[in-house]
Amino acid sequence: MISNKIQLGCAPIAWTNDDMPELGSENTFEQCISEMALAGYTGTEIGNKYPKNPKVLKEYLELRNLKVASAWFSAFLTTKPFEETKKEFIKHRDFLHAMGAKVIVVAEQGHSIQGKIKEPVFENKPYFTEQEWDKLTKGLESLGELAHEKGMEIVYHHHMGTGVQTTEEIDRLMQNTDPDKVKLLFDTGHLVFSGEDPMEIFNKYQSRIQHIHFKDIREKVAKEVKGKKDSFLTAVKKGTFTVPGDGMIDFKPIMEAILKSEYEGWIIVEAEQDPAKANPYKYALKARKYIKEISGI
Ligand SMILES: O=C1C[C@@H](O)[C@H](O)[C@@H](O)C1=O
Ligand SMILES: [Co+2]
Repeated sequence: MISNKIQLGCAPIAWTNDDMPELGSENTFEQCISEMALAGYTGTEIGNKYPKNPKVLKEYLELRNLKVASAWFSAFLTTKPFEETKKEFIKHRDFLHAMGAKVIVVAEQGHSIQGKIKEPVFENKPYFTEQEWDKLTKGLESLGELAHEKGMEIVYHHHMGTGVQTTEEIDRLMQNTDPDKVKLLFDTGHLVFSGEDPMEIFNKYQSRIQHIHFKDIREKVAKEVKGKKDSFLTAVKKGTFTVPGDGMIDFKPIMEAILKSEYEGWIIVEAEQDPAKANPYKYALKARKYIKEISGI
């Protein structure tokens, strides 16, 4: 444990991209987890090259003193029957439980354009209808209850190109779900890229935030992406996201607010960019040093 409340992890998406596996296809699973550990992290999320068998994965991770913090789950509560999401969720929950994780990252992918290379991310993001909001909030509460069966929590991931991206949408989700059943994931990169104020979201929802993703934004690239009406995937390829300390976000006040708050859990450095242009180990190390510099942890 890095502080007595906070643990620092790193996401494998900087080594091999989940949405575009051709980015970083040359990087191996063992290289990825070895470099994370070498850079000073104690946890990871799950990438597409990780072994699916919990026993096998545990052995690889324990050798490097790494734990599983969580892993992404795509829900389709607005567009598919609940039973379909439920079935997949239970498999995912049980895998994460076997790996010792306490939280499950959930993002609604109904109507999402995050994986569509030709859809302008700002212009074509979906907006849920009243009925879809109702399905989403009720469905998430049910997933929260299923997580509780294993002593776990769901943390909702607001995300560019989805129906829960803006402050208004995050507010609506938080106001219409039971705080005991639906918690929030705080992702600095998605908030700033979307034009939101991360401090406002952190201050408003600190009692519900139970998982954190730290990524930074290259301001010039983000402006270009917006101006050219690029897709989310093109934005990633162009290098909109980078690690904390390498972009426009001042993480010092954010870190201070986190440390002052009751937050207990993981901060995951999660900066998807092209590994051929941004060496993952070098950037993981850069983020680790920056976090130490601004917070002492
Ligand atoms: O948590 C995340 C998981 C990724 O697959 C996603 O596209 C990324 O932007 C993110 O924040
Ligand atoms: Co994230």
